Amino acid sequence: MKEYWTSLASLLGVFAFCQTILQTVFPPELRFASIKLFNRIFHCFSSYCFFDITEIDGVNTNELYNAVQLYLSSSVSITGNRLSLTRAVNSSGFTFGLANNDSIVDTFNGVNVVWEHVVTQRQAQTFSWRPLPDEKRGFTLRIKKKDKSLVLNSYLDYIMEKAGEIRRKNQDRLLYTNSRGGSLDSRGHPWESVPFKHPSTFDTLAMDPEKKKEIMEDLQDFANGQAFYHKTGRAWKRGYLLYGPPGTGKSSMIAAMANYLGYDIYDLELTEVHNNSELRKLLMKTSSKSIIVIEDIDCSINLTNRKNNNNASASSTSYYDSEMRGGGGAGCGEDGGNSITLSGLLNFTDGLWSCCGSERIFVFTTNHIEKLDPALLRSGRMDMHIFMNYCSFPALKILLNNYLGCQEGDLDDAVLNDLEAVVNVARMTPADISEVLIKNRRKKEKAVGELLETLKLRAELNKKSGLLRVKNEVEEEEEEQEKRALDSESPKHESEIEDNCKEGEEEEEEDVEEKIK
Ligand SMILES: Nc1ncnc2c1ncn2[C@@H]1O[C@H](COP(=O)(O)OP(=O)(O)OP(=O)(O)O)[C@@H](O)[C@H]1O
Ligand SMILES: [Mg+2]
Repeated sequence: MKEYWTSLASLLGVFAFCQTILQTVFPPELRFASIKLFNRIFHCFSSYCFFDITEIDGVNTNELYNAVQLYLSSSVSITGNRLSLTRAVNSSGFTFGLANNDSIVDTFNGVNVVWEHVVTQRQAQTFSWRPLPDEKRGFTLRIKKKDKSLVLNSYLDYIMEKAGEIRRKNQDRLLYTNSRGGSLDSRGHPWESVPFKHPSTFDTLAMDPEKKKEIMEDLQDFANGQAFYHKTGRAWKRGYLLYGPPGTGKSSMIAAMANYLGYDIYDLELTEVHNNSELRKLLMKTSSKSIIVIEDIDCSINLTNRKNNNNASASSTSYYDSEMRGGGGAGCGEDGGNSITLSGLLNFTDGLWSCCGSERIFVFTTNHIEKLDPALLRSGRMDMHIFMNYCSFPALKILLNNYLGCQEGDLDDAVLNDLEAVVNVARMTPADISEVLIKNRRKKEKAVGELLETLKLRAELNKKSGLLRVKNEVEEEEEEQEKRALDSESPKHESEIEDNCKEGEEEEEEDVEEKIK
C-alpha cells in the first residue's frame, strides 16, 4: 500500500512538472490556437458534423432553442434517466427536459441524430442591453455528414411544427389586448396578455345544431387547409362576421372557436389605436394560429368614417368614395395619418399585409349589420356571415341541459310542446333565458315552470305590440340571413344596405323591450 502511494505522488510530481514546462513554452494564446487547430483536424477527418443552437442569439432569444427544448421534452420523458422538470407561466402541465450536459438519440426519416444539452458557466459579463443569464445554454446536434442535407431540409421545420403543437397542448390559451394604447412593454411588445380561461365550447353554445356543425367543419377545414391555401395562392386566413342582438352569444362563440382550435385571441381595441401604422405594427406582432377579434366593429369604424366624412363631401359616405379621395392604403388617411381608416383595416384582412403571418382568423362582431360599410361585407373579406339569433327551440334544449342537466326525455312531452310553441314568438335571447334558469338551477321543475311563464308573458307582449307578423319571425330572419350571405358575394352598395335596414321597426321593438322591462 505504501509503495502505491509513493508511486502516485511521483506521478503527480511529473505531471505538475510537465504542466509548468508546457505553460512556459506555450503562452495561453498559442495553447488556445493549438486546441482549435486540433479540433479542426479532428472534424476534417470525422464523419460527423455538429450544429450549435444557443439559447441567446446575440441579444435575442433563439426561438429554435426553445423549440428544440420542447420537441425533445416529448421523447426525453419516455427514454431519459435524468430529466429536468419545468412548469412555465400560464402552463397547465409540466415539461420534461434533457438534463444539463446529457444527450439523447432521435430518429427522423430513418436517420439517427444525437442531441446534447450543453450548459457552461458564462465567463465575464460582456456589455449587453439586458442582463444575460449566468449560464450559457445550448443544444449541439450531431449528424452524419452524408445525412446533412436530408436532415436540414426538413428536420428543423418538423421540430418547429411539433414544438408549436406541444406548446398549444400544454399551455392555456392567451388573451391579448392592446389596452395600453400603443405603449410597448419591456420586451418591445405592444400586446398585454392574460391566461384565457373562458369555459365556452361548441357543446355549451346554444344555437341550431346544424348551423353549429357547419361552423365547426368550416373551422376544421381552415385549420387543416395549409396545402389547399398554398395550392390556390390564397393567404391562409379566414374572416367571420358575427351579427345579431346583444346576448345571443357572439362573444361566447369566439371563445368556443378559440377553445375548439386551441388558438390564442387578440382582442383588438380599435379605439386605442391612433393611426394605420400603429394598427399595422400591432397586427404584425400577432402570432399565427390566433383569432384577431374586433368587437362592435360598427362603433369603431363609424368613428373614423365620421372623421373622413367631415373632410369629404357630406353626400359621399361610402368606403369607395373615401378610398378614392384618400388614396387608400394604410397610413394614407386624409387627416395625415392621425386616425385609422377602414382601408387600413381592410389591408390586413385581404390586402397585401394579410399574408404577414399565417393561419389567422379575423372575427368581427356587430349588433347592427346594416350600419356596416358595404366594403366590409364584400365576399373574400368576411368569408362567413353568422347570424346569432334569438333563442330557438333546439338552442333552448341545449340551455336546459347546460343549466339544469335536462337530457332528452327528462321533461314531460307536454312541457316540451308548450316551450316549443312559445319560444320563437317570445324572442328572448339565450342570455335572458340563462338568467331565468340560473336563478332556480337547483330546482329543475320550478326553473322550467318559471321559464315557461316568462316565455308566455314575452310572447303575449310581442303579439299585443303587433310587431309579429303571421309568419314565424325566426324563420323569416334566417331566410334573410341566407339572402344576405348570397348578396355578399357581390359588392353591396350603400343604398342596398339602407333598404335592408328597418329602422322604424327597430324603434318600435325598442319601445316593446322597454315596456317588458
Ligand atoms: N348562444 C348562447 N349559448 C350559450 N350561452 C349564451 C348564448 N348567448 C348568450 N349566452 C349567455 O349569455 C352571456 C352573454 O353572452 P355573450 O356575451 O356571448 O353575448 P353577445 O352576443 O356577445 O352580446 P353583446 O352583443 O352584448 O356583446 C354569456 O355569458 C352566456 O352565458
Ligand atoms: Mg359580445
